[in-house]
Amino acid sequence: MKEKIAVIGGGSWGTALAVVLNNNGYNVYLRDISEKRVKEINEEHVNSYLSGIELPKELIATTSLEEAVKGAKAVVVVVPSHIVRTVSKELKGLLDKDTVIVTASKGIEEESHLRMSEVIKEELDDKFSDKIVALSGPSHAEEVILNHPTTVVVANKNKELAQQVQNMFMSDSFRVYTNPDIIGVELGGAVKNIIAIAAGISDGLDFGDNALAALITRGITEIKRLGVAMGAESVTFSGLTGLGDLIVTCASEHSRNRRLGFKIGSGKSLEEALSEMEMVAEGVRTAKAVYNLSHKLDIEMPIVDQMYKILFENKDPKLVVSDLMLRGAKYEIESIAMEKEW
Ligand SMILES: NC(=O)c1ccc[n+]([C@@H]2O[C@H](COP(=O)([O-])OP(=O)(O)OC[C@H]3O[C@@H](n4cnc5c(N)ncnc54)[C@H](O)[C@@H]3O)[C@@H](O)[C@H]2O)c1
Ligand SMILES: O=P(O)(O)OC[C@H](O)CO
Repeated sequence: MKEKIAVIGGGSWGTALAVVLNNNGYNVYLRDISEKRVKEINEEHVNSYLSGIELPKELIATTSLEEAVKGAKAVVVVVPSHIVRTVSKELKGLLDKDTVIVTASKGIEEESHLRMSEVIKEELDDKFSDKIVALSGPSHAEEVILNHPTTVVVANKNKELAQQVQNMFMSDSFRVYTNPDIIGVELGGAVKNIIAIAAGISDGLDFGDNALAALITRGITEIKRLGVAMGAESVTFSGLTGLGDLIVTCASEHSRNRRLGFKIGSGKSLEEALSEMEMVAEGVRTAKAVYNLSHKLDIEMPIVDQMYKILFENKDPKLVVSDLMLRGAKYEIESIAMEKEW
């Protein structure tokens, strides 16, 4: 008999992950709060967020959380990050004691500044504390659903647990690595969304490729600085969930965060840009969380600072450029200068 897995959140990413799991031989239940989405998946076998691509007929969508998770060997949480706490509260008491929880949402909670695995851990019973695995990496749903080659990472300090989740998702088009550094994996996937909005703004202003490369390389420097201060391994940010995810989100036509930035760079206000977005652009809320967190920890994040000002203080994106370019002169890589007493 097929083992059951529940995916919570039937948006573009939840649906793509559900299809990966279905193709790997699991009995997949996809829970979404939207009756319209559940109906189109069950009756038309499509998700309108994914350009009408045909979904496997075996995929079962439901609005009932209880029906989705009952008896499931694993529960994959893929709702927008600001909804993860609500879903986790609802999951409490519904899970079998051996259930593994996978978080595939990318964000930092606005008020608490917690990562998604920490939010889930706070809400579930203690017996699940060590059973939460993060899945992240450069992976647009629009390409995963077409079986285009994709690589991701699953992270938990328990190697066997990470490998269990690796085996669950691994396929010939979806390659899964493991990493014990869950802090780095989650932070890389969340903070890159802010830089992707900046990349979209830059493209909206028609600044070209030099500016994009600058945002990617200086962006990863900022992400790493914050990550290391929060206990992550520096080298994780050179991997799939750091540089890899930053590149894809800053450059891809599929990126929701880049798309939102492009609208703002083309002269729209945040409200106008958001009203034109169907799917979630996580970088907006994450910008607020990371701006406050970096100031609390005294971590220098100039791109994040300027993004906060554009998004929440109505600063003109054109004025941001000179403020970034004319900051005090710096070393490129401070650790080299220090090491060489330069
Ligand atoms: N889209 C991608 O390619 C992609 C890739 C990797 C990671 N992610 C991350 O995955 C998360 C989800 O993104 P998405 O693009 O799928 O979002 P989306 O906007 O496409 O869909 C979100 C879905 O969540 C549903 N939802 C809302 N509240 C719910 C609840 N309480 N229970 C169940 N479902 C609920 C909505 O009805 C909607 O269908 C985000 O954190 C995003 O950063 C997305
Ligand atoms: O489309 P975005 O900008 O939400 O990014 C989606 C994924 O995080 C890409 O890996």
